[in-house]
Amino acid sequence: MEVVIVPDARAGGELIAGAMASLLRGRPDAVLGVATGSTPLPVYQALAGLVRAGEADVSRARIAQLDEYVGLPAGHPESYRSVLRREVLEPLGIEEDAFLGPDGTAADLPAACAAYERALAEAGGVDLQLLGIGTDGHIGFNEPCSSLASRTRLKTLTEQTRKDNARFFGGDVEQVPRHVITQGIGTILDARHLVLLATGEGKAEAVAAAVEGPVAAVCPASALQLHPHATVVVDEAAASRLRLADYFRHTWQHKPSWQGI
Ligand SMILES: N[C@@H]1[C@@H](O)[C@H](O)[C@@H](COP(=O)(O)O)O[C@@H]1O
Repeated sequence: MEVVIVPDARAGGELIAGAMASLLRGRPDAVLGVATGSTPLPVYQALAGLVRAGEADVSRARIAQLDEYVGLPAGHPESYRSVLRREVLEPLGIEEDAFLGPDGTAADLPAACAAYERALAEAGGVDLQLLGIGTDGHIGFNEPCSSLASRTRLKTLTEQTRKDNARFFGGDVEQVPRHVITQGIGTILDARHLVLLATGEGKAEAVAAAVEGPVAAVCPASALQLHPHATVVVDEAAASRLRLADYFRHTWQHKPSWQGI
Protein backbone atom coordinates (compact mmCIF):
# COMPACT_ATOMS: atom_id res chain seq x y z
CA MET A 1 0.00 0.00 0.00
CA GLU A 2 1.27 3.45 -0.86
CA VAL A 3 0.40 6.38 1.41
CA VAL A 4 0.79 9.87 -0.03
CA ILE A 5 0.52 12.82 2.35
CA VAL A 6 -0.51 15.97 0.49
CA PRO A 7 -0.74 19.53 1.85
CA ASP A 8 -4.48 19.87 1.32
CA ALA A 9 -7.60 18.47 -0.32
CA ARG A 10 -7.00 20.39 -3.51
CA ALA A 11 -3.53 18.83 -3.96
CA GLY A 12 -5.06 15.40 -3.34
CA GLY A 13 -7.69 16.09 -5.99
CA GLU A 14 -5.07 17.15 -8.49
CA LEU A 15 -2.90 14.11 -7.83
CA ILE A 16 -5.77 11.67 -8.31
CA ALA A 17 -7.25 13.48 -11.32
CA GLY A 18 -3.78 13.32 -12.89
CA ALA A 19 -3.72 9.54 -12.35
CA MET A 20 -7.15 9.25 -14.00
CA ALA A 21 -6.01 11.34 -16.97
CA SER A 22 -2.91 9.21 -17.38
CA LEU A 23 -4.97 6.01 -17.20
CA LEU A 24 -7.30 7.35 -19.90
CA ARG A 25 -4.36 8.14 -22.18
CA GLY A 26 -3.44 4.45 -22.18
CA ARG A 27 -7.00 3.16 -22.10
CA PRO A 28 -9.51 5.72 -23.42
CA ASP A 29 -12.55 3.61 -22.48
CA ALA A 30 -11.33 2.89 -18.92
CA VAL A 31 -13.95 2.31 -16.24
CA LEU A 32 -13.58 4.90 -13.48
CA GLY A 33 -15.24 3.87 -10.22
CA VAL A 34 -16.50 6.95 -8.45
CA ALA A 35 -17.54 7.68 -4.89
CA THR A 36 -19.91 10.20 -3.34
CA GLY A 37 -19.58 12.34 -0.22
CA SER A 38 -17.72 15.63 0.10
CA THR A 39 -14.19 14.24 -0.03
CA PRO A 40 -14.00 13.27 -3.74
CA LEU A 41 -15.30 16.62 -5.02
CA PRO A 42 -11.79 18.13 -5.49
CA VAL A 43 -10.94 15.13 -7.69
CA TYR A 44 -13.92 15.75 -9.97
CA GLN A 45 -13.17 19.49 -10.10
CA ALA A 46 -9.52 18.85 -10.97
CA LEU A 47 -10.47 16.30 -13.64
CA ALA A 48 -12.93 18.75 -15.20
CA GLY A 49 -10.10 21.32 -15.23
CA LEU A 50 -7.82 18.87 -17.05
CA VAL A 51 -10.57 18.17 -19.59
CA ARG A 52 -11.04 21.92 -20.22
CA ALA A 53 -7.28 22.33 -20.62
CA GLY A 54 -7.21 19.49 -23.15
CA GLU A 55 -5.03 17.39 -20.83
CA ALA A 56 -7.58 14.65 -20.20
CA ASP A 57 -9.96 12.99 -22.63
CA VAL A 58 -13.03 11.47 -21.00
CA SER A 59 -15.06 11.17 -24.19
CA ARG A 60 -14.92 7.36 -24.11
CA ALA A 61 -14.58 6.88 -20.35
CA ARG A 62 -17.13 4.85 -18.47
CA ILE A 63 -18.25 5.68 -14.94
CA ALA A 64 -19.25 3.10 -12.30
CA GLN A 65 -21.11 3.88 -9.13
CA LEU A 66 -19.98 2.50 -5.77
CA ASP A 67 -23.18 2.50 -3.77
CA GLU A 68 -26.73 3.80 -3.61
CA TYR A 69 -29.50 4.55 -1.16
CA VAL A 70 -32.54 2.31 -1.22
CA GLY A 71 -36.03 3.74 -1.19
CA LEU A 72 -35.44 7.27 -2.45
CA PRO A 73 -37.74 8.03 -5.36
CA ALA A 74 -36.08 7.99 -8.81
CA GLY A 75 -34.59 11.42 -9.48
CA HIS A 76 -34.36 12.37 -5.78
CA PRO A 77 -31.56 14.99 -5.66
CA GLU A 78 -29.64 13.08 -2.97
CA SER A 79 -29.80 9.65 -4.59
CA TYR A 80 -26.21 8.86 -5.44
CA ARG A 81 -27.15 8.52 -9.10
CA SER A 82 -28.41 12.13 -9.06
CA VAL A 83 -25.33 13.28 -7.14
CA LEU A 84 -22.98 11.63 -9.62
CA ARG A 85 -24.94 13.02 -12.56
CA ARG A 86 -24.51 16.51 -11.05
CA GLU A 87 -20.90 16.21 -9.83
CA VAL A 88 -19.34 13.94 -12.42
CA LEU A 89 -21.31 13.25 -15.60
CA GLU A 90 -22.54 16.77 -16.38
CA PRO A 91 -19.29 18.66 -15.64
CA LEU A 92 -17.29 16.11 -17.61
CA GLY A 93 -19.79 15.93 -20.47
CA ILE A 94 -20.20 12.15 -20.10
CA GLU A 95 -23.40 10.64 -21.48
CA GLU A 96 -25.78 8.62 -19.33
CA ASP A 97 -25.18 5.46 -21.40
CA ALA A 98 -21.55 5.41 -20.19
CA PHE A 99 -22.81 5.19 -16.61
CA LEU A 100 -23.15 1.97 -14.63
CA GLY A 101 -24.97 1.86 -11.31
CA PRO A 102 -27.22 -0.27 -9.12
CA ASP A 103 -30.96 0.45 -9.09
CA GLY A 104 -31.93 1.54 -5.59
CA THR A 105 -35.59 1.82 -6.65
CA ALA A 106 -35.92 -1.80 -7.83
CA ALA A 107 -38.75 -3.91 -6.45
CA ASP A 108 -36.44 -6.94 -6.42
CA LEU A 109 -33.32 -5.62 -4.69
CA PRO A 110 -31.27 -8.87 -4.63
CA ALA A 111 -31.86 -9.12 -8.40
CA ALA A 112 -30.72 -5.49 -8.81
CA CYS A 113 -27.53 -6.28 -6.86
CA ALA A 114 -26.81 -9.36 -9.00
CA ALA A 115 -27.53 -7.36 -12.17
CA TYR A 116 -24.99 -4.74 -11.11
CA GLU A 117 -22.33 -7.38 -10.46
CA ARG A 118 -22.99 -8.75 -13.97
CA ALA A 119 -22.83 -5.28 -15.53
CA LEU A 120 -19.45 -4.59 -13.89
CA ALA A 121 -18.08 -7.91 -15.11
CA GLU A 122 -19.42 -7.34 -18.65
CA ALA A 123 -17.76 -3.90 -18.67
CA GLY A 124 -14.44 -5.66 -18.01
CA GLY A 125 -14.18 -4.56 -14.38
CA VAL A 126 -13.25 -1.25 -12.81
CA ASP A 127 -9.83 0.15 -13.75
CA LEU A 128 -9.49 2.77 -11.03
CA GLN A 129 -11.83 2.88 -8.06
CA LEU A 130 -11.90 6.11 -6.08
CA LEU A 131 -12.94 5.65 -2.45
CA GLY A 132 -13.67 7.86 0.52
CA ILE A 133 -13.75 6.56 4.06
CA GLY A 134 -16.43 6.82 6.73
CA THR A 135 -15.56 7.90 10.27
CA ASP A 136 -16.06 4.24 11.26
CA GLY A 137 -13.74 2.98 8.50
CA HIS A 138 -16.47 2.07 6.01
CA ILE A 139 -15.82 2.07 2.27
CA GLY A 140 -18.75 2.36 -0.09
CA PHE A 141 -21.49 1.54 2.39
CA ASN A 142 -19.73 -1.52 3.79
CA GLU A 143 -20.22 -0.86 7.46
CA PRO A 144 -17.98 -2.41 10.15
CA CYS A 145 -18.00 -6.21 10.14
CA SER A 146 -18.96 -6.44 6.47
CA SER A 147 -17.43 -9.59 5.05
CA LEU A 148 -14.12 -8.90 3.37
CA ALA A 149 -15.33 -11.25 0.60
CA SER A 150 -18.74 -9.58 0.19
CA ARG A 151 -20.28 -8.80 -3.20
CA THR A 152 -22.86 -6.15 -4.13
CA ARG A 153 -25.76 -6.49 -1.71
CA LEU A 154 -28.25 -4.76 0.55
CA LYS A 155 -26.87 -3.28 3.79
CA THR A 156 -28.28 -1.46 6.82
CA LEU A 157 -26.56 1.79 7.76
CA THR A 158 -25.24 2.45 11.25
CA GLU A 159 -26.85 5.35 13.06
CA GLN A 160 -23.47 7.13 12.99
CA THR A 161 -23.37 6.99 9.17
CA ARG A 162 -26.95 8.24 8.99
CA LYS A 163 -26.00 11.14 11.28
CA ASP A 164 -22.84 11.85 9.24
CA ASN A 165 -24.91 11.96 6.04
CA ALA A 166 -27.85 13.95 7.46
CA ARG A 167 -26.14 17.15 6.25
CA PHE A 168 -27.14 16.18 2.71
CA PHE A 169 -30.77 15.86 3.82
CA GLY A 170 -31.22 19.29 5.41
CA GLY A 171 -29.72 18.05 8.70
CA ASP A 172 -32.70 15.74 9.29
CA VAL A 173 -31.43 12.24 10.11
CA GLU A 174 -34.96 10.84 9.64
CA GLN A 175 -34.71 11.65 5.93
CA VAL A 176 -31.57 9.50 5.52
CA PRO A 177 -32.53 6.05 4.27
CA ARG A 178 -31.77 3.09 6.54
CA HIS A 179 -30.90 0.75 3.69
CA VAL A 180 -28.47 0.90 0.82
CA ILE A 181 -27.00 -1.15 -1.99
CA THR A 182 -23.23 -1.22 -2.01
CA GLN A 183 -20.51 -2.91 -3.98
CA GLY A 184 -19.13 -5.50 -1.58
CA ILE A 185 -15.58 -5.40 -0.29
CA GLY A 186 -14.76 -8.33 -2.56
CA THR A 187 -16.26 -6.41 -5.50
CA ILE A 188 -14.19 -3.32 -4.64
CA LEU A 189 -11.02 -5.42 -4.37
CA ASP A 190 -11.59 -6.61 -7.96
CA ALA A 191 -10.80 -3.11 -9.29
CA ARG A 192 -7.32 -2.87 -10.78
CA HIS A 193 -6.28 0.20 -8.79
CA LEU A 194 -7.83 1.42 -5.54
CA VAL A 195 -7.36 5.07 -4.58
CA LEU A 196 -8.70 6.17 -1.21
CA LEU A 197 -8.82 9.89 -0.45
CA ALA A 198 -9.31 11.13 3.11
CA THR A 199 -9.12 14.70 4.34
CA GLY A 200 -9.62 16.37 7.71
CA GLU A 201 -9.00 15.50 11.33
CA GLY A 202 -12.30 13.62 11.57
CA LYS A 203 -10.88 10.86 9.37
CA ALA A 204 -7.49 10.52 11.15
CA GLU A 205 -8.48 7.62 13.37
CA ALA A 206 -10.18 5.66 10.60
CA VAL A 207 -7.17 6.21 8.31
CA ALA A 208 -4.73 4.98 10.98
CA ALA A 209 -6.82 1.86 11.56
CA ALA A 210 -7.11 1.20 7.82
CA VAL A 211 -3.42 1.71 7.03
CA GLU A 212 -1.60 0.56 10.17
CA GLY A 213 -4.13 -1.58 11.99
CA PRO A 214 -4.74 -5.26 11.39
CA VAL A 215 -6.76 -6.38 8.37
CA ALA A 216 -10.11 -6.81 10.04
CA ALA A 217 -13.74 -6.62 8.98
CA VAL A 218 -14.39 -4.23 11.86
CA CYS A 219 -12.46 -1.66 9.79
CA PRO A 220 -13.62 -2.34 6.21
CA ALA A 221 -11.03 0.02 4.68
CA SER A 222 -8.26 -2.19 6.11
CA ALA A 223 -9.12 -4.55 3.22
CA LEU A 224 -7.03 -2.24 1.02
CA GLN A 225 -4.00 -3.89 2.61
CA LEU A 226 -4.95 -7.02 0.64
CA HIS A 227 -4.85 -5.24 -2.72
CA PRO A 228 -1.70 -5.28 -4.87
CA HIS A 229 -2.21 -1.69 -6.08
CA ALA A 230 -3.78 0.50 -3.40
CA THR A 231 -3.00 4.18 -2.88
CA VAL A 232 -4.14 6.15 0.14
CA VAL A 233 -4.01 9.91 -0.34
CA VAL A 234 -4.38 11.95 2.86
CA ASP A 235 -3.96 15.56 3.87
CA GLU A 236 -1.89 16.47 6.95
CA ALA A 237 -4.93 16.41 9.26
CA ALA A 238 -6.10 12.97 8.12
CA ALA A 239 -2.49 11.73 8.40
CA SER A 240 -2.09 13.04 11.96
CA ARG A 241 -2.55 9.62 13.64
CA LEU A 242 -0.20 7.70 11.34
CA ARG A 243 2.84 6.38 13.21
CA LEU A 244 4.73 5.91 9.95
CA ALA A 245 3.94 9.37 8.52
CA ASP A 246 7.60 10.33 8.22
CA TYR A 247 8.40 7.13 6.36
CA PHE A 248 5.48 7.74 3.96
CA ARG A 249 6.72 11.30 3.32
CA HIS A 250 10.26 10.08 2.73
CA THR A 251 9.10 7.38 0.29
CA TRP A 252 6.97 9.80 -1.71
CA GLN A 253 9.73 12.42 -1.80
CA HIS A 254 12.15 9.93 -3.33
CA LYS A 255 9.75 8.29 -5.75
CA PRO A 256 10.69 8.72 -9.41
CA SER A 257 8.08 11.08 -10.91
CA TRP A 258 7.50 8.84 -13.95
CA GLN A 259 6.03 6.19 -11.65
CA GLY A 260 2.86 8.12 -10.77
CA ILE A 261 0.60 6.57 -8.16
N1 LIG B 1 -21.19 5.97 0.93
C1 LIG B 1 -20.41 7.13 1.16
C2 LIG B 1 -18.94 6.75 1.15
O1 LIG B 1 -18.56 6.29 -0.12
C3 LIG B 1 -18.09 7.94 1.58
O2 LIG B 1 -16.74 7.58 1.57
C4 LIG B 1 -18.51 8.38 2.97
C5 LIG B 1 -17.67 9.54 3.48
O3 LIG B 1 -18.17 10.76 3.01
P1 LIG B 1 -17.43 12.15 3.12
O4 LIG B 1 -16.37 12.09 2.09
O5 LIG B 1 -18.47 13.16 2.82
O6 LIG B 1 -16.90 12.23 4.49
O7 LIG B 1 -19.87 8.80 2.89
C6 LIG B 1 -20.81 7.84 2.44
O8 LIG B 1 -21.06 6.97 3.45
